[in-house]
Amino acid sequence: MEEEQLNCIEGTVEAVIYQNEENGYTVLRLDAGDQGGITVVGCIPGAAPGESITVRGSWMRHASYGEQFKAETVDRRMPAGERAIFDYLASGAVRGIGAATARKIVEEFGGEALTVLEEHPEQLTKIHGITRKRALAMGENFRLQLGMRRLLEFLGDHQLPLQLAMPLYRRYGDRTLEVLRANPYLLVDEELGVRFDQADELALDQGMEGDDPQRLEAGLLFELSHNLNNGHTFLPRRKLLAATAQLLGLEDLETLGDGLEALMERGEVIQEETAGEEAVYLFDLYEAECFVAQRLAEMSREELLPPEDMDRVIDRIQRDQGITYAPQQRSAVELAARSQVMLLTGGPGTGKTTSLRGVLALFDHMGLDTALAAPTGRAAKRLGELCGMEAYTIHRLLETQFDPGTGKLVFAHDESEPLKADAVIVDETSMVDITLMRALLSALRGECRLVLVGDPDQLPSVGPGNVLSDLIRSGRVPTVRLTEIFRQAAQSAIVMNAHSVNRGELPDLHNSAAKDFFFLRRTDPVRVADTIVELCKTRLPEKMGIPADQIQVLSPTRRHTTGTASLNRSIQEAVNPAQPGKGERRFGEYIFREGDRVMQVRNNYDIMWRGKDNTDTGMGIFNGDIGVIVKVDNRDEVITVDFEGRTVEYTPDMLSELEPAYAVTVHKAQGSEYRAVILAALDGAPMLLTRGVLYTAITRARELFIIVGDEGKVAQMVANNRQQRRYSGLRARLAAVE
Ligand SMILES: Nc1ncnc2c1ncn2[C@@H]1O[C@H](COP(=O)(O)OP(=O)(O)OP(=O)(O)O)[C@@H](O)[C@H]1O
Repeated sequence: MEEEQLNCIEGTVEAVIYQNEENGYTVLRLDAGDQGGITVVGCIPGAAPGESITVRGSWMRHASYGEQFKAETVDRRMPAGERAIFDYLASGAVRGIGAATARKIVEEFGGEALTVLEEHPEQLTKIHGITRKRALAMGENFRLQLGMRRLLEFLGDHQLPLQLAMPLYRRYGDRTLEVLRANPYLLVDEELGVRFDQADELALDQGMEGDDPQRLEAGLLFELSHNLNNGHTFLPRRKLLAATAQLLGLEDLETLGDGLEALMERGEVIQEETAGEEAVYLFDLYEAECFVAQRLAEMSREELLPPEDMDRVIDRIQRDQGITYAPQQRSAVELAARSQVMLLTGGPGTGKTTSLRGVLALFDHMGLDTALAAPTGRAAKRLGELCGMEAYTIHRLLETQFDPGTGKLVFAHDESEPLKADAVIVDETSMVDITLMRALLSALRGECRLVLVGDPDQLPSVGPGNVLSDLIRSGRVPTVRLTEIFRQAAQSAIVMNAHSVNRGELPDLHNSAAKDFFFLRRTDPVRVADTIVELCKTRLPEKMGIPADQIQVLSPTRRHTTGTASLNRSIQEAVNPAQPGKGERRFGEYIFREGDRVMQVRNNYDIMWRGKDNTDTGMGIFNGDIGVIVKVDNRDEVITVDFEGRTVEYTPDMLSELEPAYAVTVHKAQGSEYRAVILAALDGAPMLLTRGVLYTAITRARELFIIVGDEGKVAQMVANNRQQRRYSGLRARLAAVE
């Protein structure tokens, strides 16, 4: 029906009036023969003068531009005939060819000009003044333009985002279309951001059978890698098969089992009896888990000779630091002298950092060159400040880079180029996932020592594995667990309430003597949000002298009235409203404005940053890094963000990696500390309202912690100790190493 109502017009593109590079929206002038010149609008990416096109669509009237033809579908043919070919080449569609060169090419080769460019560019040297090098470059540029155009058409035909064209072209070059036709599932990856169901639809569109082995294998691999996001390092075979069958809409588990066999034969996945399960791993994770277990078991066996005068040395360190270690702390320092690897664990205020500084001083005395590291930028910064020397993120220590060719991380330091350090101390180890632990361990020289410090009750790593917890529970790695809360820390209601919550007891919400822990009862979501805004805007800055930029609002959830998305809008409005002269830019649902606090939400290893004086530069801004927008330049389309001294320029294509950060989820705040923290405790799905989330939120606050919400919700969080089960074989593997 609709098809019949559409008009069909044929013509040659005269001029391209407007073209949006991101979505392909184009306005062009078409020479439609008898019908004369008409204006066509629609998605016609890469259109260039001289092309012949057939458009189907309907007429409409634009308020300011008048009569226009809106194209629903477009058939495109390369220009034919000397005139059209000249127009096309002279339009600048092919880099390196302008009007003068276009004229010479058409004079020499006539209607064959485009075939020559595509297939025999060396023949262009017949034209006076064109060198072989230039001829080949023109041929190359023409093929690029041709390839890009075909690719854009292919994406448009299958309702896929046109922005994929450039990254795909970078990855697969001339072969992109061929590669995609052969395996549409290659589109599903984090960088490209295509969903599995979109790629699957493309595959089925192209005639792939529902039970095609390629489809089954793609489904299985997707389920396995998707589950890394849930923290699993493997999936039990029966769960994997059931989940994949559902994903692909299949009933026949046996055929799916054949797909799994094929992946195993090729070594892409490994199946092994682990921790009482038929565990199926992606190869890299299997390898990482085995490596970590083997290496840590070996390191744990090493008994090293402590310095002869250890007692005297520790006494001297105590004098230097002006304290006397508690027995548990002293044994931690002694253990570090004797073991190649050790774990130092404990809750807030139990003296982990103080002991860590003791270990560092002892290593110094022993002449060991020690590197300090933590999983996030903020945690590294704090560690460095507390220890009085530079601390690195683990990624930076290993000099991590992203290889776009393989889509994997590469570490400059590994087995072949180990770190020079004699010892590495890692803080906030609960955030280290299995892959990062593998990378770290493989960069340690054979005799390098390792001290892992952390609190296993914090939320586990975002990435796969349950590393710190598994190591502790395996009992294989020498461990000191600090349990005593120091007097100074015991005066803090933040510390005491954190411990209560961890034991499953309600925090004391109504202690009028508490100076750093408050509860504001609000049961209506709008009132919760209003109270939080008021605290940020006036009460804390004016009454407690805490400036807005040192307050962090947390919520268990992104959604709902008290979720981070909505809170960010209200807080931005209150503390950084629009003003004449203050630059801002809308991006999707966000407005980015000069002065806003923002967070980088993906690891990006290719972003270049500059230091304060512009002399220092480096690569990489990571998931969870927080910065402030210092400039929004709408003319050059650049937003400049200062990440605590490292300045980065974001172009529009990078903005999806940035989010407002007045309010962030508790998960995103892991590993960071703030002077004041406000927690919204009202909305959230049960799986988000957990004891771990509440405990982690409380322990993010240094001076002041305020809960705004409902006591019932707080009680619900304390009672909900449902630790989401993570499938991980590390503990079992450690136990099994001979
Ligand atoms: N042996 C000690 N004698 C007296 N005070 C101590 C001792 N050890 C630690 N403290 C004090 O106890 C408090 C907590 O110590 P520390 O910061 O080392 O703990 P932590 O476990 O790292 O805490 P958090 O995880 O909250 O940072 C600090 O004020 C510290 O000065």
